[in-house]
Amino acid sequence: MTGTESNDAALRPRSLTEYVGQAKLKDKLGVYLQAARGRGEALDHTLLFGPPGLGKTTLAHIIAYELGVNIRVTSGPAIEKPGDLAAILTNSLEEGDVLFIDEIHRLGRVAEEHLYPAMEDFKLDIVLGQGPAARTIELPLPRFTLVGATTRPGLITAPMRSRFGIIEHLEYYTAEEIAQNLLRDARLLGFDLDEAAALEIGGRSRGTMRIAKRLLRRVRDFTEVAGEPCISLERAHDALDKLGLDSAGLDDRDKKYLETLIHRFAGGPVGLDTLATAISEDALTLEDVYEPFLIQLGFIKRTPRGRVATAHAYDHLGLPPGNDLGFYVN
Ligand SMILES: Nc1ncnc2c1ncn2[C@@H]1O[C@H](COP(=O)(O)OP(=O)(O)OP(=O)(O)O)[C@@H](O)[C@H]1O
Ligand SMILES: [Mg+2]
Repeated sequence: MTGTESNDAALRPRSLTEYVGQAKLKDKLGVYLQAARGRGEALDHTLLFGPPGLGKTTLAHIIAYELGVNIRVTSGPAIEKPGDLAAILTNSLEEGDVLFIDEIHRLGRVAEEHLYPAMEDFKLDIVLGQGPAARTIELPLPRFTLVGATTRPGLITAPMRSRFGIIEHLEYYTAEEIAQNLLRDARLLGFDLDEAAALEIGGRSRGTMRIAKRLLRRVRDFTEVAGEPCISLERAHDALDKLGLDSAGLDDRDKKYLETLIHRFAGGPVGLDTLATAISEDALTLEDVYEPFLIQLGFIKRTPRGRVATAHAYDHLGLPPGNDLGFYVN
């Protein structure tokens, strides 16, 4: 384990109270957890979705911690065959435990179908032998809680989705929420972080905890190398500029996205694939990583005819409003 990883593990919130932000989600989840504990039952299967780095994995661990049960961690791509699923479900999973399946949208089709009765009736159908002699035996399972996480809720099949009793969406964090968490990290790691500096980093982190934590580490590097005892607003400013992040937290790749959309395609509408090719990225990355935040900022819109840049985007880039620039329009 590297230093960064061990630091990260130490900083990861363990309980719901330590988990910053996501107020609505926390309120509801707090009730469901309390009710499940009160009844001495497993929590209903829970699906968490939202962009990368917002805290889905962290929340899955918190759920297990709050329930006082063990968590088994696996991921969609790791479960290809029904046998993989059987191995996980029948080994070491105890009554009430949490089974966390990350990237659950990447579960193999056959494995997924075997998961249905496991989720619903807590049993697993296992086929023994082959051909006409094959027979199915039913294996009872402990009542467990499946927690699934995905960045791509649209790829979860309807039958899968319908088997989750709790479906929750994680939101981007405000600069204040991020700052609160960064100040806590700084306190735990024993270095000085100015409140204004924490807010500055929070405002440029795309609303994403993981990015904020990474930026804090970089800003800390700049501060220490400059021989300063405290991370000041000025130093944070300076370091973030050096990292190529603008006032809204857009990095070079976001800016390339917007500039291509505006200059090359006259602000759209343009199809996702065309845009992806123009900026040499794959369409999935655009859709999952870049666009949610640009949409959140109100810089782009997804329309049936394609992506469109909004007046806010022109404004942010210091361009006159409108769709009529068309520098490179063919
Ligand atoms: N609400 C929160 N409060 C405090 N720390 C958080 C919160 N959410 C996330 N973090 C921290 O941010 C980092 C990223 O969180 P996590 O790995 O849970 O994100 P994720 O949603 O699972 O991302 P991915 O989709 O990439 O798997 C972790 O270091 C985690 O401890
Ligand atoms: Mg995760």
